[in-house]
Amino acid sequence: MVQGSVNLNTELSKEWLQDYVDSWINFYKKQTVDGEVATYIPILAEADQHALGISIIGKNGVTIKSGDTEEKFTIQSISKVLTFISACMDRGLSYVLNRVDVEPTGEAFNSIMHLEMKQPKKPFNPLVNSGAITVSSLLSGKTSDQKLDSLFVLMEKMIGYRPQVNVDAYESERDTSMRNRSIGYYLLEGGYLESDLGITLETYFKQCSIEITTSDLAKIGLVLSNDGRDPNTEEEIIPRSVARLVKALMLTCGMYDASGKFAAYVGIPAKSGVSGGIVAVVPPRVRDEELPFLDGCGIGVFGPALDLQGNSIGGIKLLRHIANQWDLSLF
Ligand SMILES: NC(=O)CC[C@H](N)C(=O)O
Repeated sequence: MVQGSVNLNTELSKEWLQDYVDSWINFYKKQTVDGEVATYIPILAEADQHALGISIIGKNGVTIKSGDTEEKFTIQSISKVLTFISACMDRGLSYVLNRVDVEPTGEAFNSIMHLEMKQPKKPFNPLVNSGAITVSSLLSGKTSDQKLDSLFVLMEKMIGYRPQVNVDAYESERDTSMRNRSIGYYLLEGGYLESDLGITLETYFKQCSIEITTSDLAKIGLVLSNDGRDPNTEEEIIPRSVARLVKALMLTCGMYDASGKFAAYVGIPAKSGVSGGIVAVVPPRVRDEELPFLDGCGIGVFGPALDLQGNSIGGIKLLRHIANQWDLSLF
């Protein structure tokens, strides 16, 4: 059984929190058998279905790591949050929002349906593939590597080092992704792409193949929790208006067509990817009781076994449990 309810008034020590998180990881690791690793990008099928890890980094510097936290994995759809930020910083919010909306779709992340059925065919939001591919075309630079440069600069400020593209993952997606190519042609027809389609898709496949760890995701979450400022120096990394919009998008659209349930049962902004990563943002909260991470924290999860919506099955359950125990919900 998972360890029982936490006595929230107990003095909070790191060891105490660590023990709880370890027991929750052990419990939810067993439930990874109920999910399946993604196979439509062939290299993702090689992931360990039973892996589950979490990193939590607080504004106060307290760090809890448990389970499979040393593994590097590809960022996949979580990159959509970062390219959107980067494009907004480069071009200005209104320029980007003229080309991509901020509405949830209720459809799968790679759906073509709304591009075909709605007028105008403007992509619904930057966290589904159609919106993200549009955003990739807005990044400044002529080649995909130039376009990714501003993304890397942003990521370096958030995670403390310049990450790298996993070339095997990039090639695996590039050589199989017929659906994203189809989405690209729809966008081209609608006049939403600002760069050549080939360069745009190359940029998108490369950004999805950037390698990260759960700690990197937790650091990204922490910067967003701190309204876009560096948690140590308080220097602005992302303008507050952009950070605010991104968190609203994560809450309403970040977990694919399970975003409503995630908002209802977990209640914090988050974004997942098909490699099994999730970044979650816990803003500072005001509570009477003594609770963990009241000043806010970032959470990074890795668990490649996915549920039917394509979210990490163990990761979602783990986050739901932690959110309940620590009263993390915004609502
Ligand atoms: N949901 C995801 O993580 C999807 C990203 C993946 N690279 C794709 O485009 O299909």
